[in-house]
Amino acid sequence: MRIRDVEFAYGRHQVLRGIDLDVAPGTVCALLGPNGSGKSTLTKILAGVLRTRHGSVRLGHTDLLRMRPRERAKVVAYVPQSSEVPFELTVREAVTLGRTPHMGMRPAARDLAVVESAVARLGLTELAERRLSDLSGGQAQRVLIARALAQEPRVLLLDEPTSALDLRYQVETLQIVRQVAREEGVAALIAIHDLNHAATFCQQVVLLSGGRLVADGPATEAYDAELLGRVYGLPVEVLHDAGQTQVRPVLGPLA
Ligand SMILES: Nc1ncnc2c1ncn2[C@@H]1O[C@H](COP(=O)(O)OP(=O)(O)OP(=O)(O)O)[C@@H](O)[C@H]1O
Repeated sequence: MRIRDVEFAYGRHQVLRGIDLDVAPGTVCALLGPNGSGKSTLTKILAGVLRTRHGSVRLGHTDLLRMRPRERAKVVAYVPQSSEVPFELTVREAVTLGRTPHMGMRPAARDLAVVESAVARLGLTELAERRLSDLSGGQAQRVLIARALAQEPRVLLLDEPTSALDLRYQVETLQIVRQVAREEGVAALIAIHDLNHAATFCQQVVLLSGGRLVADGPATEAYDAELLGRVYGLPVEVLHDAGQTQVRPVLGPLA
């Protein structure tokens, strides 16, 4: 996915300026930045939820920004920060909705197999007949991710996919995204707040600040204590240990 010179404003409030970003197939890219820095806005533009006339987003020869919604849905899956799914659906039915862009009137055998595989991958087999209204917030979040995988996209956009998940499922979900990206050649972009999870699970990290991309690369290179401190307004140190990069706030004595 090749993003060039994307700009966006809500009315007169300019939120994104001159965004250039490449995410290669097989790569998981973390989209980082403080609250209000434009992460959700960028993912919504890529998902076709928001429209901009400024810039291009190419996938091979096609411009995602100018694709028809049904065609885009065959190649781009998007899990928003919060989503309204019909609550009377069961887990399996909700995941099956992800197949809609590929399906005829009824699911074919392959559609059913893809759905079962996505349900199993997200650890939802036992819950498959439960109604969404009966799930916890984290279980519902996993259903939305399973629905996105059932779409078999080439681009996977996840807006804070781990925010409602406990530690085990945070780790498992990010591992699944890595595996899907690698095995199926998907370009994945994840808006995420946890800098350490991003460093651990994402081969590429990009940092938004004031509507611009101010860092882009592997965390080992892109994490700079001075830059992160300035962007987040908090002194941090960046630690490199046994191939792992971690960020820690520098705190004075606690009250
Ligand atoms: N529908 C809207 N109308 C007007 N302004 C908006 C709208 N949605 C977002 N904004 C503004 O655009 C800016 C970027 O918001 P966005 O939600 O993209 O940030 P974010 O980086 O995803 O934030 P967070 O980490 O809090 O989710 C913020 O200043 C926000 O107030």
